[in-house]
Amino acid sequence: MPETVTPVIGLIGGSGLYDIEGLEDREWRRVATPWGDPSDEILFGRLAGVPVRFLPRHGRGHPTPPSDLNYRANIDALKRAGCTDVISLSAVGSLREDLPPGHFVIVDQFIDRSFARVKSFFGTGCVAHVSVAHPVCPRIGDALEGAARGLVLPVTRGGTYLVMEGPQFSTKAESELYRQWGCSVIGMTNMPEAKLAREAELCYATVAMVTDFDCWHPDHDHVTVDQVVKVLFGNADKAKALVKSVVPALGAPRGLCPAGCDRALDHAIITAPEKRDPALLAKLDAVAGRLLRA
Ligand SMILES: CSC[C@H]1O[C@H](OP(=O)(O)O)[C@H](O)[C@@H]1O
Ligand SMILES: Nc1ncnc2[nH]cnc12
Repeated sequence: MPETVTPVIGLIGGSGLYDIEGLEDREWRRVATPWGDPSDEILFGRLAGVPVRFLPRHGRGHPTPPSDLNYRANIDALKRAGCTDVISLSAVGSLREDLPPGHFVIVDQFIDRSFARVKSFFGTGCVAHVSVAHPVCPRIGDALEGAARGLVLPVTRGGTYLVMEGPQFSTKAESELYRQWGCSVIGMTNMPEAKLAREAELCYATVAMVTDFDCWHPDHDHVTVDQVVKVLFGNADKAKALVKSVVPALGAPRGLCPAGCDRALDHAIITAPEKRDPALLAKLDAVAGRLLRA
């Protein structure tokens, strides 16, 4: 019998997005994880009857910078909260003339230049190697594109998001290098988030909301936080309309993910059962319980 999935939609709100108004049965709840504390409580609720879980990535009031985020706790908490699908809503700088502030990019690739973050749930005592060749779930990408086009939002499907460590913005030489690499947008947070979502067998996609031209554009000022936040607050209505439209589109009961995101661990764990560390296996209960319990 084919498996039926009842979707629960996770939303990770980036800079400037610390709440989702209009949810039915709203309740902020603390979700404990074996990896430590997530950035904040998770807002549980429903949109058009579809269960939604919202996590402000940097916490309400933005106390936590990109390098100090507990990415493992955030993803584990969303998994524990029942999420099947996760949408990242992120502020980004543009590396292309045709992606001006206000534009939304449904990215399909990442270049991970972050270097000071824990990037895996696995490790000594349970080694796993998942594929992130295609790090974004195309099924969620399709739904996001359909919703954005239906709302006539300025949107581009596809593009590469360069993940820098930060917290400082890029030098001009770096910005120009990333442009030469063919990247579309730049931000500081979507890795290792996307890799961890894949390890946790969550379908994951990103809406990259352009707030600035970074520092390469001769006719635009270099990016500042004020500018990012100002543009993002201006974009917030678009982001909220997109969420209202995409959640019902993703919410209907469905089969397994055609791209296999929800079975990413099927051929990934290499450590022999007798060599596995029970303490690590216990921490992996939410992320990999599907396989480890079997
Ligand atoms: C406030 S500008 C820099 C900040 O904004 C982006 O965060 P997020 O992806 O959570 O929206 C960027 O990655 C930086 O963390
Ligand atoms: N130019 C930029 N660089 C890195 N992260 C960003 N977030 C928003 N704009 C950014």
